[in-house]
Amino acid sequence: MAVQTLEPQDHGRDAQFARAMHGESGTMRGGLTSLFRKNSETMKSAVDGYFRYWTGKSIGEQTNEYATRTKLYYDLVTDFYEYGWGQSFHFCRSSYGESFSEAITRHEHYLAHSMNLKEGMKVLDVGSGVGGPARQIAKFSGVHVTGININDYQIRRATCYASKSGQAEDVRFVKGDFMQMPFEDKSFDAVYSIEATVHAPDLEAIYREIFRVLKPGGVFGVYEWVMTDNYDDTNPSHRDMRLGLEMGGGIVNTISNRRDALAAIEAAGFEVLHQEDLARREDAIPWYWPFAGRMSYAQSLVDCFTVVWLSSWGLSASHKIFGFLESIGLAPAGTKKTADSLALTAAALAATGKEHLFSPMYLMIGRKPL
Ligand SMILES: CC(C)=CCC[C@@H](C)[C@H]1CC[C@H]2C3=C(CC[C@]12C)[C@@]1(C)CC[C@H](O)C[C@@H]1CC3
Repeated sequence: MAVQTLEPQDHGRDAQFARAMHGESGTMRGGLTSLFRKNSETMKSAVDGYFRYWTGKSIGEQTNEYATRTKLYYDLVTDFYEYGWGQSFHFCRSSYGESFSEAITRHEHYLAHSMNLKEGMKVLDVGSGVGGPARQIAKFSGVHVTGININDYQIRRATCYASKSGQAEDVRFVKGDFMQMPFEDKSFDAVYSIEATVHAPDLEAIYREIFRVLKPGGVFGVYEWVMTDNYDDTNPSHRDMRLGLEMGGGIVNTISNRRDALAAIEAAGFEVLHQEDLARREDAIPWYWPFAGRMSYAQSLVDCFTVVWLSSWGLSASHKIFGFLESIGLAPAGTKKTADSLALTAAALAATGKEHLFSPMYLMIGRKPL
């Protein structure tokens, strides 16, 4: 295993930066309402700081500042994610007759079910976003969920949502780098992670850290971002598509292929109970449908808007709209650049999804031996 250098932490500095950039927007309605309340100058420094990583370096050679980069990425995209996607930052399987939010919830329940979570368990959510999955899983399984997150703004939003939904006793959110978690060995009965460990600089190292905090006999469940067996690293167009995912997704390392992800979880010490790429199930509606540009996948008027707005036409219109809002000072500096970067990911998701080169839902369930 390659030895990964851990990034030194400075929580005081992070908190100060978050206060300066986000002000009180962490407790407001999410999405554009919060986006328009940023401090423009600090947001600009976040944009410059984040995008500087993409100049003159190749992916996989720039993993040292993994925590800073992930933090900055989520400082920039969280409001976009909430406005365009909701409070659960992940993909899901979909079926006809099921709304987008039902499908998202089903994906979360499916993980909890596959892990056999039971009432009263102490569960860790690694990379907990604004807490959509944690609140849902705590409710579904009757467990207590601790979320660990590197981004102060997301922690604030997650904590706020939990108290609004009356779940302040059932979920809590802790600031920290998931590569060096502030928990004792063997602290949790179960650990899950939904499309978050792809932000790690080294997959085996994050799985080892999860192994450490899990009790013997405890289960780890993950939806991992992977390149599938169809992906050919020697094919320049495949590589470009993968790079698009990495750049727009704030990913510091190259996205692992499925076999390497499986090898990493095994090397970390887990006994693999189940592994399956859920994107390969014969679903009538593919996981990447919002980006596929096909009206036949839309099931409601809102879905129709989603299809238009996430089409190349819609994304170039939003480029112009955000540019205009930025120029009149309504949107903070860097809004257009962030939206453009997400548009790149949207295109890469559609392309890699259609060609089955990538999956955001490679499910692995591992057990820490007794
Ligand atoms: C980045 C990782 C590891 C996980 C997040 C997965 C998804 C929730 C996001 C990946 C690409 C994102 C985009 C949006 C929402 C969240 C994602 C689907 C937007 C729809 C948000 C609104 C913007 O105008 C367009 C974005 C396209 C990409």
